[in-house]
Amino acid sequence: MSEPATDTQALTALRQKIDAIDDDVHRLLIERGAVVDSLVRIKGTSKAGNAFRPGREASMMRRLVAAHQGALPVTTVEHIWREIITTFTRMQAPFDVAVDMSHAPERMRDLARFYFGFSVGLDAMPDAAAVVARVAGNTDLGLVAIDETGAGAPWWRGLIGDGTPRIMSHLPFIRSKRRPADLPALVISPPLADPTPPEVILYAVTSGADLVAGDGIEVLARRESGGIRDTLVAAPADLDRAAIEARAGTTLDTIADVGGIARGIALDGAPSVLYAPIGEGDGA
Ligand SMILES: O=C(O)C(=O)C[C@]1(C(=O)O)C=C[C@@H](O)C=C1
Repeated sequence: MSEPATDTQALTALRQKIDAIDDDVHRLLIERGAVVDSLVRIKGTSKAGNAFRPGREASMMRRLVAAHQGALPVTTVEHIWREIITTFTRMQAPFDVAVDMSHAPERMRDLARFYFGFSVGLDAMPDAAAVVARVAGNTDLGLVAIDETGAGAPWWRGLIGDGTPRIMSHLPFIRSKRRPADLPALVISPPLADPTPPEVILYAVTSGADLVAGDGIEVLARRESGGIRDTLVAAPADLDRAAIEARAGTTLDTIADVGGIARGIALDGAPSVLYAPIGEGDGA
């Protein structure tokens, strides 16, 4: 059906505005690429996989969410921005993502594409332990679902020790009731060249009794075998072992630092160890 002449004129004018905006977005992306080129020279990024700066990414995302307004869903901005960031990170040092497909594989694939976009290669792995082994012998990233009481061995034991892979971030980064790609997961990376001091530390602990979650520490996963309880715990970076034991309600037999993350953004629900409201948390 043809439009009245005045509507046609108005439509043409609006489409010209949209074209001008798209031209600006495209030009700015090209400009961003040139800036990242100069940054590579200063950072001296040479080894594959070592271009990530998760603390920097977290504070950039916080700034974007704080400034966001209007009808466009903030998770759309997050997704577009993730595609941009991953592309520019891979231009500095190429990597693929090894994905644990043992738990909710379709949701894992969605999550991987939401956060790492379509320029990255995804490698399906049979379980979390295979992801850790892959990241250990390579410079790729890994994505592991958080399956709190799942079957199998405590895969996070593979992160204990010097030079082993580490947990670098926690997904989804923005917690909101209405969002795509909401499966809780952890990103595993080779040790980073200059990691930002994290807000939250992840610990692999063993204990004779169950750890109590809450009271400022979070239990992400637990397994039990032969009376030994293996637990993956998240705690604020300023808590020492005694404080963690007091909050966990039991003594710990062993405790090892297996990663550090920035707190995500809580748009819905109460603040937690892993999520701070917008305006709090510095991403570092
Ligand atoms: O700031 C950096 O160090 C960059 O490498 C740039 C950049 C970006 O594209 O903005 C890319 C990857 C990092 O994880 C963080 C930010």
